[in-house]
Amino acid sequence: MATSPAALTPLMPAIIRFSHVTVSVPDKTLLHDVSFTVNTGDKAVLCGKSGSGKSTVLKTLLGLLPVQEGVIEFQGQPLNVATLALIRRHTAYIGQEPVLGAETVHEALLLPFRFKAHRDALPSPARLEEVLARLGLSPALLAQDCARVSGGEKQRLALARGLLLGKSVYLLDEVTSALDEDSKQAVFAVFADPALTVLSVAHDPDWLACCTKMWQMADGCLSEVSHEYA
Ligand SMILES: Nc1ncnc2c1ncn2[C@@H]1O[C@H](COP(=O)(O)OP(=O)(O)OP(=O)(O)O)[C@@H](O)[C@H]1O
Repeated sequence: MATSPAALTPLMPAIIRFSHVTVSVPDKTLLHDVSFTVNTGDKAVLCGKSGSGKSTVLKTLLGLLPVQEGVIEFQGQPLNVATLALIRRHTAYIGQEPVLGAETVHEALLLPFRFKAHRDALPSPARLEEVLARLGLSPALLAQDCARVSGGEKQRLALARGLLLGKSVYLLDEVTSALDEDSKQAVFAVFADPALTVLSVAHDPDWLACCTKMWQMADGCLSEVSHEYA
């Protein structure tokens, strides 16, 4: 008996769901009736012109902007104070200029492990070097002053911190735009892991080609772009 393709597709749980979300600030609507779903393991990307609302989607999910209408869910839970704690626990947000928050790179990578929640998971020196190597970063960087680290390196160090913390959901804002080809390939290889879910903002055609779901933003509105990149 023939089996339909839908029957062969495992049901992937939704991690992030926006349903008819509208976000406004005084005198301006930033997002208008935005709906989309990101499932476990998706590599999703928002593209569109500068100022179209892509970063606003990520900021809204992080609770940084007020939702006027619609519902946002994370792992099936509507966005509220408790869900924001859940989002922070599972999610790494890597902006265009991440703040490393320490003097040296070594201190910056270990910073979260000074807090009670992660104290038991302190990574070994070998683990630190392994994660850096996966992202195409030299172990010599560990001794470097954070003030002297480039923008692209800062983003990969923020990614390294997410991986060390075992984060499974990554909100990425233009993480490959400042990278050379080898560094980009290293980042793509990390996110090929089906256990990692990605919602990203990007203009880089190489990144778009690696994503499995793509939405176009224009003036705060979102529409799906179908493609056959996978
Ligand atoms: N808190 C805010 N108050 C007022 N306007 C805002 C606020 N946040 C964002 N905007 C405006 O909303 C629009 C969308 O901004 P957003 O940063 O989401 O754009 P983007 O698509 O990510 O652009 P880029 O590709 O340049 O980063 C811009 O016009 C921006 O100035």
